[in-house]
Amino acid sequence: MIFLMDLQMMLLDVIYFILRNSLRVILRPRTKPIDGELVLITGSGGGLGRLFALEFTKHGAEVVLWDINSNSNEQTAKLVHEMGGKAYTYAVDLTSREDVYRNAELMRKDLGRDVTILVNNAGVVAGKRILDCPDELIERTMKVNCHALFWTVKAFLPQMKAQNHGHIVTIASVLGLFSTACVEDYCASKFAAVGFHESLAHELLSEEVEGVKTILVCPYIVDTGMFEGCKIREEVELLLPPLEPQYCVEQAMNAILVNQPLVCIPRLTYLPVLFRALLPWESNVTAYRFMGSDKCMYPFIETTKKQVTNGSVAVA
Ligand SMILES: NC(=O)C1=CN([C@@H]2O[C@H](COP(=O)(O)OP(=O)(O)OC[C@H]3O[C@@H](n4cnc5c(N)ncnc54)[C@H](OP(=O)(O)O)[C@@H]3O)[C@@H](O)[C@H]2O)C=CC1
Ligand SMILES: CC1=C(/C=C/C(C)=C/C=C/C(C)=C/C=O)C(C)(C)CCC1
Repeated sequence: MIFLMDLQMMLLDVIYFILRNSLRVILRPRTKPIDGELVLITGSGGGLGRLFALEFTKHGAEVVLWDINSNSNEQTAKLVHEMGGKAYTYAVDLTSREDVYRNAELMRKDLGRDVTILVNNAGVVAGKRILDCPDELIERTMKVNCHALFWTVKAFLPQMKAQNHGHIVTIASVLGLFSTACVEDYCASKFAAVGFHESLAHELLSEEVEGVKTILVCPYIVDTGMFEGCKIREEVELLLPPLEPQYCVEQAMNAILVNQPLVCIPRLTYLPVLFRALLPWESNVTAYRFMGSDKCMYPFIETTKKQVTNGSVAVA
């Protein structure tokens, strides 16, 4: 009897959430205020990281900027200061667990307060076919895009849980939900990031830590230069052009501020996720060939090859 009542309640809840989420597409829910929050952004010297820093500043938050590239990171901080915001920069190599923990402690000492929003944004890609790719580049991709998520969450989640207040943002990719050729390192790391995020979200929900939110952000190609050259069939590209970085970050910010748990940008990219789950592998392969998405990374790999300087391996 109790089982049947539970089943009935569960089905009603499932229907309620389908209706609520469909309505949310049309009627945007109210955004939460984040003024005074302390937001840590990794990869803050890069294309999306910098724009996230500026958007969070616009909303009145203070930003902690973590990047391996001090020059571009300082440039981000300068832009934040010009807006009248507060930014604190740290040179952090996310491939090193020790560097992550050391800088988390240093930041805590410097600022005397805890991070309340963690944006795991830093990402890299080897940009080489698997048989041409040095092992070190593959390891780097796994360390930055996947392992670093563990270290940053372990560094900042305890305080969020203690306060029952916080938000963990994982910038993954549509290539964490479906894949294509010649980006094995990247897809493996982003599928892992999606798995990490989902398990963490389930853990917080099962422990009823209601105040700590999570969100998975999965963008399609963004014009930041990271995937320079990546191209699908022209006719399909008209429907699905590369995203403007500013548009991508605005969409992600909206989703964060309404506590949405997942956002694929643009919405059209939910379709390949569905097809991958429902259609036979061969049907997907046929559709890939038609859309030119089977070889979309070929020109990107050529572009990366041209970036080899002084005989050393280019780091995309
Ligand atoms: N661009 C795209 O098409 C898409 C990107 N994404 C994801 O969005 C995120 C941001 O990408 P985007 O802004 O385009 O990339 P960028 O390359 O512009 O920025 C990435 C930043 O991370 C820094 N970084 C690299 N390695 C490390 C490290 N070991 N420790 C600390 N920082 C490091 C980079 O420094 P340096 O400049 O020295 O390399 C750079 O400043 C990534 O996670 C990416 O995977 C998702 C979908 C599409
Ligand atoms: C594979 C594939 C497509 C192309 C996807 C591409 C080109 C994705 C590139 C994503 C990047 C660069 C993400 C970075 O994180 C389509 C056309 C949607 C159709 C379905 C299958």
